[in-house]
Amino acid sequence: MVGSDTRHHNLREHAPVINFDNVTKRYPTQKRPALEDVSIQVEKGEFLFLVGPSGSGKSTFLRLVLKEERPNDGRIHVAGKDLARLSNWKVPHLRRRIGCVFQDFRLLPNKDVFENVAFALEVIGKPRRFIRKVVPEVVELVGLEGKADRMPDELSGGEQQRVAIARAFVNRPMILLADEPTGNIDPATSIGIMKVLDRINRTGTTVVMATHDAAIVDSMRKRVVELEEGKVVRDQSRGVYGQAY
Ligand SMILES: Nc1ncnc2c1ncn2[C@@H]1O[C@H](COP(=O)(O)OP(=O)(O)OP(=O)(O)O)[C@@H](O)[C@H]1O
Repeated sequence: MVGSDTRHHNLREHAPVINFDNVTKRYPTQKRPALEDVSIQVEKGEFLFLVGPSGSGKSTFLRLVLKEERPNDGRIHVAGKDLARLSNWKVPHLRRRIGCVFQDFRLLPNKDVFENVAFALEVIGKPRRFIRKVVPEVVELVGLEGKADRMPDELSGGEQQRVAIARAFVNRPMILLADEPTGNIDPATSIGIMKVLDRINRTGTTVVMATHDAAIVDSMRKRVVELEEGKVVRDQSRGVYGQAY
């Protein structure tokens, strides 16, 4: 049945990469839910900023995408998979398709740039020949050509974050999650980091970035979802950090 196969294929093609359907998350010790009745669809190739005050639920959203937390209510689909029905042994496979970047870089201090990036491929069993080919390509993509043999403590904060981005991207994930990636970086250097994230987004990788950095959000003019006390209060394409009233 060629016809029905095609329809099925098209349905999958158009499914959002991340789909939160009326999601509520309560932590046992907290009175107020960290997320309440949140519905967000993120399409393949989108760049989305998650903004909102401290404690509004941004990191909780990212942890739910990774299945590090489970919702109390609602449904979450990531890469077409219903996370409630994804067995525990399949979770590592899901996480391989999602690169993560954090405020504090989290590099291995005793490995140089090449080794930090290569490590992400070694742990998933990629052959050495493949690693020797792709790591230099990604090191160049993030703008660190010529620095592959530097140790993390020989790099600036901005350069360390580039290494972390290279490591998150070297496996060509479908989604890149970034939690305050410019939080420890000065404004001028942050612009360079955003150019790298934009370059990665242009390869087709969906980027979701939680941030407090108003200048960055305002300069990029991407989709902005604002959370307040766990609720979506704004979802704006080509948005800015603060609502212009
Ligand atoms: N592991 C946890 N156990 C209990 N409560 C938690 C836990 N993690 C987060 N919370 C609470 O859930 C709410 C949302 O927190 P979350 O970290 O998602 O917010 P955020 O918007 O990422 O904040 P920030 O910008 O400070 O990182 C807060 O009230 C927080 O105290």
